[in-house]
Amino acid sequence: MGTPSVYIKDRQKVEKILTAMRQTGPSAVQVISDFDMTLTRFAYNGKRCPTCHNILDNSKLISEDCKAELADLLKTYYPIEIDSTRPVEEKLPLMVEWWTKAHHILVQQRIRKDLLAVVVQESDAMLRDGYQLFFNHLQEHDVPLLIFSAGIGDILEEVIRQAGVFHPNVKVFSNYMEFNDTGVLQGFKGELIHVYNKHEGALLNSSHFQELKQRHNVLLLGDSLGDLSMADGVPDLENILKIGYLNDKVEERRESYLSSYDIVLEKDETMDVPNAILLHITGSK
Ligand SMILES: Nc1ccn([C@@H]2O[C@H](COP(=O)(O)O)[C@@H](O)[C@H]2O)c(=O)n1
Ligand SMILES: [Mg+2]
Repeated sequence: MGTPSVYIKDRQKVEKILTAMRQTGPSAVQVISDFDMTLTRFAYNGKRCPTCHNILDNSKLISEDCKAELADLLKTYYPIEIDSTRPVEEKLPLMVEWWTKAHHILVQQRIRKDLLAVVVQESDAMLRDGYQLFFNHLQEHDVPLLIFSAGIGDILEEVIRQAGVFHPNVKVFSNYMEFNDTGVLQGFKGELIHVYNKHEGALLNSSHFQELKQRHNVLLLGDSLGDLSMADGVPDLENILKIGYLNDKVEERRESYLSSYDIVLEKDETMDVPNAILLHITGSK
């Protein structure tokens, strides 16, 4: 891994947003974040960390044949997901195809709900360094944290529960598993969420944003260009600061990230920058 870098295209704009957010304070803020590779680490000791899907894919609950099939899917579709030269419209059907095929394989494996906690415990999943301060500070200041994830909600919740940070101010929107009466996976609930349709999820859940309608300031955290639409349903948005983790293929994607995110964190495995911003907004430093 290279040295972590912080890029800001328009420093004045960032300073203006931060000043406004500090003036109104924590009661006017909500944090909207992606999960995989944003709140979790991309790599540790040079080895890729798993996404929610990968936690299951690599687990003892999946047969060797299916593991190979899931790995093939990842090899085919992940490069498409992160290819910044391909238009999103072209990627949409392919993302639906990836998620649908992967979920179909997972359902075939008759995964038991009661084994999910063990699988997470045995995985290499890691939240980013500084996650305790991030989650605990938001909870202490009653700032809602909305997590929009195209991962698997049941796994995501287990990761943050086991890390001791699934506080009451955290609300998760994700793909949740549907189990039958005997606790065996039989499908996924609701509309499929993939990386490029999070705005649909955001709008479908606009009733939730309504509950937060006095919170006009948003701190958005993501690692994909698809994450930029997560705040689309927020009513009367006044200030939004978008922080993007650029983890992979950094040279090719730097320019597109700099044009869309206010702050770009390149090869940074920590929550240091979001934490510093939170402390600033809450007047804690
Ligand atoms: N079968 C799949 C499908 C997707 N992924 C990865 O999951 C991530 C999505 O979750 P977010 O919390 O980031 O929305 C995304 O990075 C995909 O590459 C996967 O690993 N397996
Ligand atoms: Mg992500």
